[in-house]
Amino acid sequence: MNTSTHATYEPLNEQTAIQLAVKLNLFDDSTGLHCREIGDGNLNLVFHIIESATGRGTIIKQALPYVRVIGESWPLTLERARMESEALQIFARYAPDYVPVVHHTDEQYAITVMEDLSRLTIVRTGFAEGAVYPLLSTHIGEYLARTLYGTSDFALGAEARRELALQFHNPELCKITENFVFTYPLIDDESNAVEPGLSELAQQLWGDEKLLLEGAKLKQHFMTSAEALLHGDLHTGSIFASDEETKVIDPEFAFYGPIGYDIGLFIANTLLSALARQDDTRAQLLHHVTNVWDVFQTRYSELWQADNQEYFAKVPGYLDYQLQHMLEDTVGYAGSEMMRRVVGLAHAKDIEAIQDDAKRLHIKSSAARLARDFIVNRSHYRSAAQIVQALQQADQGAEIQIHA
Ligand SMILES: Nc1ncnc2c1ncn2[C@@H]1O[C@H](COP(=O)(O)OP(=O)(O)O)[C@@H](O)[C@H]1O
Ligand SMILES: CSC[C@H]1O[C@H](OP(=O)(O)O)[C@H](O)[C@@H]1O
Repeated sequence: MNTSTHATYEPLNEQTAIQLAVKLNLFDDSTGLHCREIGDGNLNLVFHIIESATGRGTIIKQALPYVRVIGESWPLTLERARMESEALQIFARYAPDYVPVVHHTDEQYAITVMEDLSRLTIVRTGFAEGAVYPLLSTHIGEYLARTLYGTSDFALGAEARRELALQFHNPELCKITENFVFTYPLIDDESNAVEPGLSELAQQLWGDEKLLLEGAKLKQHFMTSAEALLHGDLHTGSIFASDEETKVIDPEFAFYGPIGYDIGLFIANTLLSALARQDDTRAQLLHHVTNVWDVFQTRYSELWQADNQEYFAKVPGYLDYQLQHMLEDTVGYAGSEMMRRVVGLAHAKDIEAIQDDAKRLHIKSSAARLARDFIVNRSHYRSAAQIVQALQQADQGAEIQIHA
């Protein structure tokens, strides 16, 4: 639905967002409507409008022509609003329980009007406050299997998959990932934020030729493989949850890429939160790491067997080959994401919140050593249980030894 309410783009404010909501018939009139800009991400504005009489709310998300947290000195395409809105609607075809409903989009104005999820909590915030979300990994595993299998060659056939991929070139957002996830954290780039107690380790990593070679291969695979329509930025800040419900938001980085990238990002950010935990709930976060892979693998295999366009789908060993390839990518991309959350620009909130310097530095250096092993030795990993085993070895200061 595109009502083209405005001829030219202009950024909304809390008053004009209310006017727009009324114009779009989301509410009868502006009486009793309250609006707050609640954006806390790096890129966009998010307006939360509530009708005080009913408590009914709606969300208007708007892209700015630049990166929100930096300002006009870092211009960024408004097209990201279309990417997000179209990706949400495509993912809703495959996994409607796990994405917000899109009520309206306007490309000109770079807005997406969507379901208000404020009854839920952003998982990154909840994890930092000690929450566990018992169903999170079952839901995310299901979401990943359905969206990633559903948009793959195997489900759609090559022709339809290529058609869909044309909608999601997304070069500017992919470039952010290529730079800030893959390149800058592995070199001494000025954008990196390395705390002083970690600079020796960072220098070692930047001079580690094996790490650079394997990091380069992962980046090239990210840039060239077109296995499925990815969310593209599936960290725990892109997931809303409660004990019963899970919703994935913010797919503005959506593009056709390697399946393991989405799974790896969820695992990396969950591992970082687990490392930040000192109490016995850590085990529950680690369970999410094994469970998300197990649910993904089981559901992906069922979907593969039930409906597959590929002539060779039933060749013995082919599905197992695909699963092992996706696991290796998952482990490698979990490594790239963890590395950038320790030495890159954007860090993990729960680790940064640790006041005790020695504890924080121990966690960050364990995370960096773990990330290195994931990147360099990803082909050694045969199960998600080994990912957890590696975390335990790193946390104990032991050598990380995972044997294929
Ligand atoms: N559908 C929604 N319902 C309620 N709050 C939302 C919704 N979408 C986003 N938000 C709030 O806005 C914040 C920023 O949204 P996000 O999509 O992550 O923005 P960005 O693209 O800038 O990263 C979220 O952390 C959340 O607090
Ligand atoms: C300044 S871009 C860095 C970073 O921002 C995006 O995160 P978010 O979704 O929290 O806004 C994305 O992860 C980019 O890599």
